[in-house]
Amino acid sequence: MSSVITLPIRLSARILSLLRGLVLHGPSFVVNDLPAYLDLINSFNGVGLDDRKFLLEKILTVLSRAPEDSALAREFEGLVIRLLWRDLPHPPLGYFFIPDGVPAPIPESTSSNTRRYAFRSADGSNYNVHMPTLGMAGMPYVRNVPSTSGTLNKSLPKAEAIFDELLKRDDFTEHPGGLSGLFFAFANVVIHTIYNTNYADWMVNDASSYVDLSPLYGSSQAEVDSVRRKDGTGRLWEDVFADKRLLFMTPATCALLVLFCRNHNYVAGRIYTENEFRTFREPVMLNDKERAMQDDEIFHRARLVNSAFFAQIVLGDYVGGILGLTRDGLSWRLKLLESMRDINRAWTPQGEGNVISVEFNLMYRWHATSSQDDTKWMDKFFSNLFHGKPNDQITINDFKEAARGVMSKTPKDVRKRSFNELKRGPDGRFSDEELAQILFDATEAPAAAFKARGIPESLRIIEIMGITQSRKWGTCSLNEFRRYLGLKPYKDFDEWNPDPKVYTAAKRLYGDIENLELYVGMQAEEAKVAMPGAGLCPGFTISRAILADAIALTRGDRFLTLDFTPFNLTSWGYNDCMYDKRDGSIGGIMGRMLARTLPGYYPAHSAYTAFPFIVPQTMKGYMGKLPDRDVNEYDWERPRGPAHGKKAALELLKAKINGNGAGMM
Ligand code: HEM
Repeated sequence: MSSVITLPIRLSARILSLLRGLVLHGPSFVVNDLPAYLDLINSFNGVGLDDRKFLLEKILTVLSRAPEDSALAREFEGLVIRLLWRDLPHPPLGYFFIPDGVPAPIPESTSSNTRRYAFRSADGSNYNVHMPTLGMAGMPYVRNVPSTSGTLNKSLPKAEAIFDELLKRDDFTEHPGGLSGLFFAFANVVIHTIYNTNYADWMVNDASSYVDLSPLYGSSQAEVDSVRRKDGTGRLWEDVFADKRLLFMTPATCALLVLFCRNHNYVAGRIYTENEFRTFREPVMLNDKERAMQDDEIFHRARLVNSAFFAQIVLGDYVGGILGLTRDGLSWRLKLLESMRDINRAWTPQGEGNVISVEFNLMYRWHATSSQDDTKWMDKFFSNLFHGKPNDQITINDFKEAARGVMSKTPKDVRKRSFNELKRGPDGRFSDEELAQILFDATEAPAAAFKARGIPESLRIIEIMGITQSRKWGTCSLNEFRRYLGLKPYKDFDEWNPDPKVYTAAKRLYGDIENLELYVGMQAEEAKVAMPGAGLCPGFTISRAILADAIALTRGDRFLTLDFTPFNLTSWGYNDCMYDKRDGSIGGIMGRMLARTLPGYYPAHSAYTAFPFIVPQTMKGYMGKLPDRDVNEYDWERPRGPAHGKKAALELLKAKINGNGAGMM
C-alpha cells in the first residue's frame, strides 16, 4: 500500500525537478508551456492527459532545441521514450485469431476462413498467445510458495487424527453473513471449473486455469463435442453438462449447470436471430460444410457470452456476497477487469494468462460450509457409495475404486444422464418445477459457518485425501504462506485460533506453530466475523487469499479482458453481460439468468430473484436496517411458480411471447 502512495509522490517530485531545471536553464519559451506540464502532473490523479495542451509537441520542441550533450535533455528524452513505450503492452497480448499451427495447433479443425474472431479453445490452450500451454488443461499445477523449513518432511501427525481432532464437525453453526446453500453450490461450480486433480497423477490438473465454464462445456475436444448438437444453430443438447464429476454433487450445483446450459441455448438463439454480421442462414439451406462452419461460429460466440455472463456473476453476485456488499445494500464492485495504467503509465497487466496453484486448490476446499440439507444429502450419498461402511473405516483406495465404479456406470451419452433421480421429459428437458424447487430450497438453507471442527463427518476420507495430497505436493506451512502474502506470521497456536479446544489439540498434534500445515492451518483457523467489507467470513488467511485468486482468474483471462468485445461476442451478446443497476439486485446479474431459464418461477420483485445467494428472511432483516432501502419493494416469500396467481401467469405469458423470459428483470 505504502509503495502505491509513495510512487506518485516520487514520480511527481522527479518531474517537478526536471521542470524546475527546464524553467531555470532551458530555453525561455518553456515558461509559456507550464500549463501543459502541470496538466501532466494532474493526470496522475486519473483524470487523463489533456492532449489539447500539446504536451508531446512541447516536450519534443524543447528536446529538439536543447544542446545535444545536455544532461537535462538526455533525462527528458529518457522520460519521453519510457512514456511512449508504456503506451502499449509488450509483447502484444492478442491476435484477431490464431491461424492453424501458429504458434501452436488449435486442437480443433479450423477450416473456416470466416472465423476471424477470438474464441475459447476446448482445453484452455492459447489463452496467452506467446505461451500457448499456459493454464491449459492437463498441465501440472504450480507451487507459488517454496517451503524452505524442511520440518514438513518430518513426522507429521496422521491425517486421520487431524480430521478427528481439528476438522470433524461438532455442531452446526449458521453462517454469520447470511449466505445461502446456493452461494456455495455456485462456488462448487467455480471450483470445478478450475480444479480437476488427476487421480493417477496428483501433480496434474485436468481442468484449465480459467473461468471458462468447463463443467458445462468440458475440458477436451471430445467432451465439448459430446454436448454440442452441431445442427447449424450452435446450441447444446437439452439440459446437459459435460463434466461427470458434477453428477455426484449436491442437487443445486447440478441444477445451476442445467441453467447455464439453457442460457447457452438462449444466447445461441439470439445470436442467430440477431444475425449481426448478416452471414447466418437457415440451417436447411446450407450444405454440410457450411452448416458445420455456421454451427462452430454460433457455438463459439455463444460460449464467449455464456462464460462472460458466468464471470459477471462471479464479480457481481459472488464477490458481492464475499465482501458483504449485497447485504450492506452497496452496488459498488471492484472493477477487476478494467483496463488501466499504473502511475508510471505502464499498463496494469490483463489477459496475460493464469496457472492455478496448489496453495489455492487447498484454500478453496470449503466443505465446512455445507448446509444441513446438503449434509443430509451427503450422508445418504456416501453411505450408498460405500455400502454403509462406517466413515472412519473408509480408505483412499476405497474412495478411488468407488469413484471409478460410479463414473464407469455413468451413461456415455450426456442426454441420458440425470441427477437427484430427476426424470427427463420427451423433449429431453428436466421439469422446470423440479429444478426451481431445488434452487429455492438451496436459497432458503443457511450455509454453515467456516470454523474448526466444522466439516461433515461423511467427508472424512475426502479431507484425508486433501491432507495427503498437500503433503505429496510439498506444500508450504501456514506461516510460510502468510509471509508470502505479506501477512504477519503466527507466534503461537492460540494466536491462530483462540478457542482452547482447538489450539490445545493443534499444539498436541504439531508441537510448533511453524509446523502447522497450510491446508489444516487455513481450514481450522479462527474465522472472521461479519462486518462491513466481510461477507464470506472464512478463516483470516483464506479471506486475504481469495481476492488474489479472483483477480488472477478473471483479469488473467484474455476473453474477459482484451477479447471481451462486441466484435467477438456480438453487440447483443456483449450487452447481455452488462449489469443493470435498476434491476433491484444491488450489483448482481444472476437473477436475469434464473428468470430467463425458468420462466414464471423467478418474478421480478422477488428476493429469490434479486439475492439468491443470501437467505431471504436474513436479507430482509439486513435490509430493514438500511436507511436508504425499502423492504416493501421486494416480495420475501418463496415464489409459487407460474401455476399460482394472476401476476405470475401473466409473467409466464410475457416470457413465452419473448421466447424465454428475457426482460423479466
Ligand atoms: C456439498 C457438496 C460437496 C461434495 C459432496 C464434495 C465432494 C468432494 C469430493 C468427493 C472431492 C474429492 C474428489 C475430487 O477431487 O473430485 C472434493 C474435492 C474438492 N472440493 Fe468438494 N464437495 C462439495 C462441496 C464443495 C464446495 C462447496 C467447495 C468449495 C467451494 C468444494 C471444494 C473442493 C475442492 C477445491 C476440491 C479439490 C478438487 C480437486 O483437486 O480436483 N467442494 N469435494
